Amino acid sequence: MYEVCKLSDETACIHLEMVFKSFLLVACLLVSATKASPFYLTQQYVEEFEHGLDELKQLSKTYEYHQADFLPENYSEKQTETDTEEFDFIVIGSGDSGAVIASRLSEIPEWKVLVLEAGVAETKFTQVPAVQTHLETTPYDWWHTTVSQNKSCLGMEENKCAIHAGKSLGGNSATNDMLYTRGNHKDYDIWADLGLDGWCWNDVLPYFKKIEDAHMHDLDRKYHNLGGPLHLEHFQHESGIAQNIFDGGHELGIKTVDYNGEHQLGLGIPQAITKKGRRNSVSEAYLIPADKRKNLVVRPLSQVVKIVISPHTKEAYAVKYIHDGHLYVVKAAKEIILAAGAINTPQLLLLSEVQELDPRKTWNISRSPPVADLKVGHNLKDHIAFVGLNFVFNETAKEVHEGEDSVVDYLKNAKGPLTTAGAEVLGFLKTEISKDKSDYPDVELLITMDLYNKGSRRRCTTPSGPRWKARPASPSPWCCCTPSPPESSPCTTKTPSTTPLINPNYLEDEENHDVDTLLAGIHKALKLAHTESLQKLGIHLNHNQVPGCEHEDVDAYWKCAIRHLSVSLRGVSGTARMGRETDKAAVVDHQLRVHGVHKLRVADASVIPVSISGHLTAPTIMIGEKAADLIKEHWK
Ligand SMILES: Cc1cc2nc3c(=O)[nH]c(=O)nc-3n(C[C@H](O)[C@H](O)[C@H](O)COP(=O)(O)OP(=O)(O)OC[C@H]3O[C@@H](n4cnc5c(N)ncnc54)[C@H](O)[C@@H]3O)c2cc1C
Repeated sequence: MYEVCKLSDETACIHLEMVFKSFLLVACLLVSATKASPFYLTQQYVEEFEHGLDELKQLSKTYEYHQADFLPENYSEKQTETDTEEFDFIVIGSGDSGAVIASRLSEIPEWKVLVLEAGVAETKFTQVPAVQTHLETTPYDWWHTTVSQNKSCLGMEENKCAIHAGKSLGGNSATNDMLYTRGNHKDYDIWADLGLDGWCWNDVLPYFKKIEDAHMHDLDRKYHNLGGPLHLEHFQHESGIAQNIFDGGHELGIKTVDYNGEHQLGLGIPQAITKKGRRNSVSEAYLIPADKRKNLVVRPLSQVVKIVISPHTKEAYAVKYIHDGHLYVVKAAKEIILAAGAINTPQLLLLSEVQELDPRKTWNISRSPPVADLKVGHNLKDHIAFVGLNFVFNETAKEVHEGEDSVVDYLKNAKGPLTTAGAEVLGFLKTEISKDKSDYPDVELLITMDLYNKGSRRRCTTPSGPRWKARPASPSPWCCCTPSPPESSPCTTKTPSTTPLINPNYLEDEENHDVDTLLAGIHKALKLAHTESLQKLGIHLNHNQVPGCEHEDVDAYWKCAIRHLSVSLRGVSGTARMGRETDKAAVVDHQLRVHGVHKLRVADASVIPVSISGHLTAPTIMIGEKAADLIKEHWK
């Protein structure tokens, strides 16, 4: 599958799916010669493992999400069990940023650190990279959707797109596609241009390097590092078409690059956040190594419902959370760090509009005046992807692992199709319509083989079926980014047990620049497919048309298809954006402190002020690392 992603404020994303027959065999090869193989894995273990994977896949097909299962409506009536517990720091959320901050702060033995996480721990099955899309319809996801969109998501039920968000120790890093991308140098220089000291490329590069334990050949060590917590490698399985794609790129003058190095523009082999073929979430990389520290307490299945802020001193001093149906209150002596992700963080800020610590009032927020008047939830940015472009190619492509059992290969050799979520090549490209004079991409092309992505395959190859549901039969939202009008807002309802209302207004810019950029990306992908190097594989467009878009004019067809089949690429950011105090849209300052509130920081994808030209895990981990240093510096 190719994915052309719209990047930054004027970019888009496209998926081109490539199906070839040999891949269809793989599913049938899962169990085979374990008896014959001369290694110590017992056949029983292999069978159990395979069974576990099947159960997870089954769960993803049958699971129905009910808010009430997690938060009984009347929990506010329950007695507060404790208000005496106190930590120095309370970190809300254990995702890409929260886990990093908690781990780093707990390096100071005198500081007591508590992490409250609504989700559960990973398992050896969820850590199998190939099950990634299955996780999106299990309890490992928050099951957010947009409200009905006017000009996008038209192929989805009720015109709603799914907005996936991981709910687990490790947050999204426990459920995401494991792609490691930093974005463009210029992205961060734009942040600095907004007056955000300490966030230009030269400031953040050391943090990106600090994160990395990069085990890939030929990397320029000026940009990469060995020995950091996060293990990076290439996916341990590829179909054999990457070289054809690079050769095709060369025919078009597109370079092969390390897109996390000096030059981002070009095509490159995906850098993956995996370790020996297994997902390497921030829980694995940061929390588990810190597990033995007595000063670090991690509480899964603990959903925060409110940050308590004194209306008099404007100081955040406690957190209310639900665990096992009971309401708890815990105090923070030094700071509370909110890292619940770009949807849940603004929701919690809105729910915390602040009153005295009084369990009887809980979250009846409408009674008290807000502690600060901030634009929480505004400025939502996302990456939006077109997923309706797929290619078929013929049997000349390399056969994959015939005669090998994938489970055995995974367990014994850390290789094989289970070690990848499917991405073969990533490209950051500049289309003909870009007005930027620098080497700044406006689309991303993500080329994936749709081995295990059944949902996506269904979506892309049989568009004549019924409308796709945003959930649970979700067309899994791979993809990209679009600017949202400033009014767009993930407004939240006033109880934590109801899902936030998310209105990203995808593809609603007046000049249709987003649609045009996606279209330009489609043309780039089509050109690549027509190169000699790819034609050798017999690649041709799958001509299934999106119903309702049939049109003689080719571009008119694509534009209609874009509005039907563009989905969130899970790149939500900006909902509690960083900015100076004079910046009316800003929620936090350059040190991530909430404007007008003391002892409360936000440190996650919400603070990203201007969209990044890439996926957001690495930038968010960087934010976590930097936040930890800022906090340490403040309290040293
Ligand atoms: C399906 C998917 C695939 C993606 N693929 C990629 C990829 O391949 N590469 C990439 O770079 N980016 C990818 N992204 C984006 C990237 O993972 C996120 O942007 C990034 O993880 C955001 O980090 P965060 O710290 O802001 O939030 P998260 O990592 O989402 O962490 C927030 C945590 O807070 C917890 N939480 C939320 N509310 C509460 C509450 N009230 N109480 C307690 N805990 C709470 C959540 O359960 C979660 O664990 C993907 C995203 C998704 C959803």
